Amino acid sequence: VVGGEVARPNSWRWQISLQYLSGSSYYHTCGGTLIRTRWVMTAAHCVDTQRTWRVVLGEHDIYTQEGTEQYKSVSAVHIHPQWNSNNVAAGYDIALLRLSSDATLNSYVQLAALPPSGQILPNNNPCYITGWGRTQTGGQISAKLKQAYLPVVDYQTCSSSSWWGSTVKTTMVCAGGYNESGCQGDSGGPLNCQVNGQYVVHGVTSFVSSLGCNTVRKPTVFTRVSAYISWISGIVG
Ligand SMILES: CC(C)c1ccc(NC(=O)[C@H](Cc2ccccc2)NC(=O)[C@H](CCCC[NH3+])NC(=O)C(F)(F)F)cc1
Repeated sequence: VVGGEVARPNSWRWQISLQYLSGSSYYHTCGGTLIRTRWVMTAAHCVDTQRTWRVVLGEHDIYTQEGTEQYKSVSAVHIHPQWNSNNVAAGYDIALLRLSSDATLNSYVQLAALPPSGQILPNNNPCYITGWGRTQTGGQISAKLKQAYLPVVDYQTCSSSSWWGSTVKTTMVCAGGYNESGCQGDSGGPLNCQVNGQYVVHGVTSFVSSLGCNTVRKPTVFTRVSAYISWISGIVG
């Protein structure tokens, strides 16, 4: 996350850290969202390589043991059947991870609320991106979970020629501030939007401009969760 601030610990209780095994250590690679006690939603581009994954729940500082963490291995990876790793602009950047055992819900770990199928948020709807991704283009990932205020940029604006143009599809959500954005390592994490006073996860962090994370008129692009509710329900029940 470029800009924004360190989140109050465990204030985004459905946020997870997706980590992969390399040698004898696990490394943060993406974010994700706990949607059922046994299921995590993330981006397809995070899991389209064969690796040994683990999901960390109740995480704040990825480099220290704070006693609130739950570590889960992944027993199945369901990538959207129409995902094409050579074409992030086509969309379908969404995947579901089945955990090897149920998460324990408590004051550090909770389920996210998902939107109704088809719901489109208005321009400037308040949202926050959260993640441990790079804090500047080409910079380091963040030790502590960060948040940044990213209001919705509606499709009409986001798909206009000086913005993302035809790269952005109606199955995506754009959200951006002026100096705030997602960045590498935030992929797969939630876009947390306020709807009727409640936070609802409306996006899965998908891509930013290859010119740099917080490039002007290239807001962060998210998979629109409300476009995939029937696919999600078909898998998680
Ligand atoms: C034109 C369209 C097909 C398109 C293709 C690629 C991108 N972006 C990118 O590829 C930039 C590259 C980058 C490098 C360095 C600094 C900033 C950005 N990376 C990204 O946007 C990566 C994942 C891309 C998935 C495809 N492999 N996503 C993210 O960084 C995140 F966290 F914002 F979600 C954006 C659009």
